[in-house]
Amino acid sequence: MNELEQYRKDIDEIDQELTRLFELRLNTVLKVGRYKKQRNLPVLDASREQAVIEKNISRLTDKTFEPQVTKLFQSMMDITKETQTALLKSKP
Ligand SMILES: O=C(O)C(=O)C[C@]1(C(=O)O)C=C[C@@H](O)C=C1
Repeated sequence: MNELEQYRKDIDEIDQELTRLFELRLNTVLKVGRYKKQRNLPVLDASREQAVIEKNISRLTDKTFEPQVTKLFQSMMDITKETQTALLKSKP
């Protein structure tokens, strides 16, 4: 196996784990969505989103990745808001 193939194998393994965790996160977000639906709460919680981003930036070993982590979490939360909005619009 050459260097490129080895790197791609590593990426495939990391992606497998990311997908597993993202599915877990989405299922938990759906639970939050059901909680919000029952109580007529809004999908967006901007202060919580800011806190999530800051907490995860603080967990970085290499702080130069701050812009990438900010973008990743903002993208993930945009997806989860879409998922929650679809749930809130669905019949009970
Ligand atoms: O914590 C919430 O209230 C959620 O709905 C979860 C979540 C997230 O994906 O982390 C999604 C939307 C909100 O704007 C904030 C955070």
